[in-house]
Amino acid sequence: MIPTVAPTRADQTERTTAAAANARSAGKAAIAKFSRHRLLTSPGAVTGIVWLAALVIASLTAPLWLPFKTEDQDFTAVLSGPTAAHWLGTDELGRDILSRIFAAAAGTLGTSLLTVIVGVALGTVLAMLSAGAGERTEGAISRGTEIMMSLPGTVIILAVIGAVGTNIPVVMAILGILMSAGIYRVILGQAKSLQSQLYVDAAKVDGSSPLGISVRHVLPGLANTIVVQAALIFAVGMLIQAGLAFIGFGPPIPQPSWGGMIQGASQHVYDAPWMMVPTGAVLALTVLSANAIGNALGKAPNASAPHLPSAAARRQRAKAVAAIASAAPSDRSAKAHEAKGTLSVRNLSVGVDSAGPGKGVPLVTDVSFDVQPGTVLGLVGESGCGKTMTALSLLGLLPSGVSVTGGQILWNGKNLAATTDKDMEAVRGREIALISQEPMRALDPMFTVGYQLNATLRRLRGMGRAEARNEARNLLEKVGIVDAERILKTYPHQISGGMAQRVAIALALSGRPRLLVADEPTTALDVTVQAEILSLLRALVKDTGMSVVMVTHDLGVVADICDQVAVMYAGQVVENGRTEKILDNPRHPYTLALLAADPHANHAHAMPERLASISGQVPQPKDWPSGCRFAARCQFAGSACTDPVPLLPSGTGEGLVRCVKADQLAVEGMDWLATDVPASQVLGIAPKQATIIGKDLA
Ligand SMILES: Nc1ncnc2c1ncn2[C@@H]1O[C@H](COP(=O)(O)OP(=O)(O)OP(=O)(O)O)[C@@H](O)[C@H]1O
Repeated sequence: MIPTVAPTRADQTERTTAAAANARSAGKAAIAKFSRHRLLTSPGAVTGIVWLAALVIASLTAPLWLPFKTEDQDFTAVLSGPTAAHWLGTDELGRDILSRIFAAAAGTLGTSLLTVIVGVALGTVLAMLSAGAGERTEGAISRGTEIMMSLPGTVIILAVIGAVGTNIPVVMAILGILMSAGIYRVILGQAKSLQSQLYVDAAKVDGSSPLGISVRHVLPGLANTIVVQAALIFAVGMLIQAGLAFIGFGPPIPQPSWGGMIQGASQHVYDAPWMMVPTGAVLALTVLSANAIGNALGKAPNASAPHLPSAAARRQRAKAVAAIASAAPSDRSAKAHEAKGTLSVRNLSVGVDSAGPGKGVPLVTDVSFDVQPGTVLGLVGESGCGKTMTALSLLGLLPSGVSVTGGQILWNGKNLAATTDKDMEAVRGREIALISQEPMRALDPMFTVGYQLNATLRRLRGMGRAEARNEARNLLEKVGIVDAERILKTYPHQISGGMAQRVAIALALSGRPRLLVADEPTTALDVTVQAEILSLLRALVKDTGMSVVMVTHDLGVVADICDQVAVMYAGQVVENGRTEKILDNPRHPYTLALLAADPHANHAHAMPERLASISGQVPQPKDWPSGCRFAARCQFAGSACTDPVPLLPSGTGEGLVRCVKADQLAVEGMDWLATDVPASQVLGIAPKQATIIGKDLA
């Protein structure tokens, strides 16, 4: 039995103090996070919030501060403009317009909110029911909402008014019910697309109930849409309410309403035109405020289009580009790389812009490599080593909030790292193209393959319709599609993954690029299709003379297709050189370990009895040590590895290696151990123990 020890008073005090400190720091973090919320960073939304809040407060406290009651009449100042006594003038009965506007505000806003609550709640619940239930329930609900949408809303509202009188809350609630049909359709579309996400399938496999899935996985994804719909309905509700009051179906007289006041003003448009201004302006400002808030809330950065940078990100990138351009060395090194189709990356660094360009966490540091025309360079390493960031920086497509913080990307002598977004548009597609891991993402599900190819060819090569159609067919044939004519007419979802990757390659070739950046183009494909795509890329390089930067974590792919390889670890190149040299004679322990862990990488060597593993994982950028970044996982690390390590000649051709022990390891001919469990256990003769270890590793 484990003995229990009663906590002492000192322990308890310490824990209470720690808990209070945690709560304080969590509170501060929450306040800091909220202050960065898009609602508070959009000037329009902030103005809208201030206006609505002021209106509500002023309206609710109106009896305390307004100089006149709503029904007070001043016959000495009928239809007057602004005066010291009546700041916004008076109406035809000498009633103070300012007092009436504020007295009517709370009612107008409150009943519009009622429309929002009823409409959005009903629309959302119906949409969630439809999305989660079977086809029959969805069919029944959808038919019901279609009927609602086909009914003449105005007539129904007038009929309701005929039945219950001008009871504005009831009328606005009915309006909410009528509007819920439209909201249902918008939300259902999005809910169904969320239902088809992989994480929803995973939740189903985990045994979550349909209700649990809807609430936990689907509803949060709908938040943006719901908020935008709510703001829209709020604004529409206010306008409809004003419209009803305008035609005489507002709150009973003498209760003021904005619509009623506008109607009164419309009768004096010639003799007292000012009368229309205050109420009209307040109504317009309130509607605009609701829309501005909805806009800001709905504009979740990266939510709908993570690849499109926000305005702030664009400004940030422009600043980073300017900084890089001013820090770039003279054009002399650029001139040396002017040959057509030559890429030369020099000391490239990429980082997060959290504290301004160049001041955030670095993600890639000091990366250099060259790619000659007609050759393939492999960027290889585990997940999180910075391969994708390096590759995307070549196209100026780094995600929002990440930018190049130093170094040069020399393409035909031009430094792309210091090029504006606008200039990059002329390079992307035409000179450098991209194919990605998921071909389906490159293809728009809404359009046929033919349409997408034609549109790209017309845009990039300025072709006419007929010429583009012919070229699209040629391109598909070039990437090995035999029935090109049929594929041109199909939609992306009608073709297989391998076929989609061929189409994506054809799209990438549309602009006749000289460099293709291929970000793990075969990872999502099965092995036979992988081989086909690799041999297609090889053939394209040979036929067209274009070069390829191939991002991969698979040394087998490197062995198959790459002329040069740059092994990346924790944001750095740790070894580079000619592929066969590196595969036959790796100098960095990380390369050694990757090779020992990959049975297909080196065809020359016999399949080992057991595969190696690399203990631990790639450190997060914020945890990179100042010395060798691989030291913590390295079987050969020693005290010399705590100092920063430069890239040094590896002694194999023109290769470079970032390891202080590279020469010693080469001389001693050391191998990466097959496992990180002590060698005595791995090689242990005792059959029982060996079986257990074998099982564990499996
Ligand atoms: N948008 C981002 N903002 C901040 N950090 C990021 C962003 N995207 C990636 N990172 C970080 O940058 C580092 C490098 O990521 P990168 O995607 O380049 O790695 P990778 O080697 O290509 O991995 P994978 O093979 O999984 O794509 C990782 O630590 C990752 O967490």
